[in-house]
Amino acid sequence: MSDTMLAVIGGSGLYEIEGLEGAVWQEVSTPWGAPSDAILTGVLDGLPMAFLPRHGRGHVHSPTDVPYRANIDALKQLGATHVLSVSACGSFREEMKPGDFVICDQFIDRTVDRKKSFFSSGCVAHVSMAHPACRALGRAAADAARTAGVTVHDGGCYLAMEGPQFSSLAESRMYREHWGADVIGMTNMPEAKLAREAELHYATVAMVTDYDSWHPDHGEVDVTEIVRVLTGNSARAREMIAGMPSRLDHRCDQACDRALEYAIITAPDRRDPVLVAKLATVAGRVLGG
Ligand SMILES: CSC[C@H]1O[C@H](OP(=O)(O)O)[C@H](O)[C@@H]1O
Ligand SMILES: Nc1ncnc2[nH]cnc12
Repeated sequence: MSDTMLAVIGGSGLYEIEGLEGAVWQEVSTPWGAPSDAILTGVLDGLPMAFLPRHGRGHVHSPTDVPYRANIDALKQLGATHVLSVSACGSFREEMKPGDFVICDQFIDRTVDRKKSFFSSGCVAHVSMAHPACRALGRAAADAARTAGVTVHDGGCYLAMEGPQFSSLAESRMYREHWGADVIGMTNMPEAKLAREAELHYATVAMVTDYDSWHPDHGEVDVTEIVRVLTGNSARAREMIAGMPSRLDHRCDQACDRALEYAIITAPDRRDPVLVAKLATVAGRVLGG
């Protein structure tokens, strides 16, 4: 796959990766503002790679304020075709234990204070989010993580909450018992929606750090404990990433890279040229230019 570039968005506890040949931190500007940080680019086992720390090095951006649109635009500008999100999460399932990885295939978006689309009045688009994650990319990550010695759960529903506070006991029980969510975090929405609009293959590796607030045998969520689990996991997360280049030749059968094919509904002669210009990177394939 000669035109493949894998971008990794590193979440809490994963602010850089090692081992890229020709590694360089690149500043990228976008029509949506600045991304979370400079982006590390280089080559790993022959595969062009990009790495972006979602919260910035030093964890400066709160989940609400992460510049999600700029991040996705910047990664696509650099040539990314695939985006692997590596994220900390709480677990709603006894068997999804701290230290385990969950390859999420569904999302529930409970966020309320974020820009969720590149499109708006002047160029309206509606993409499908029925199957929000790229199965082929998820399978590759699952295989790489298992080889790194991680217990991996194939499939799971990620509930994205606004935060930054953790959930109340009542919310935690509702998500777990009535909504069917398996894990909870604060960042993968609207990231997955924006990756879909930008026609990128997107998959989430959710690293379980805690049992949120529902579990009778575990205390409240505690950032110190989350960081302790993440620190214990970071070598295996890095090993999983190192195992991705040899596994990325799985063919996607979901047409993630053609998500906009029939999505734009605004008539060509009614489109706002200013917005169309801003969309050049994410939607240039269908908008022209
Ligand atoms: C440090 S605990 C809460 C924080 O961690 C997760 O971030 P990410 O998804 O970027 O790993 C969670 O969503 C919260 O933002
Ligand atoms: N329990 C939790 N809720 C939301 N985000 C999290 N990130 C890690 N653990 C979390």
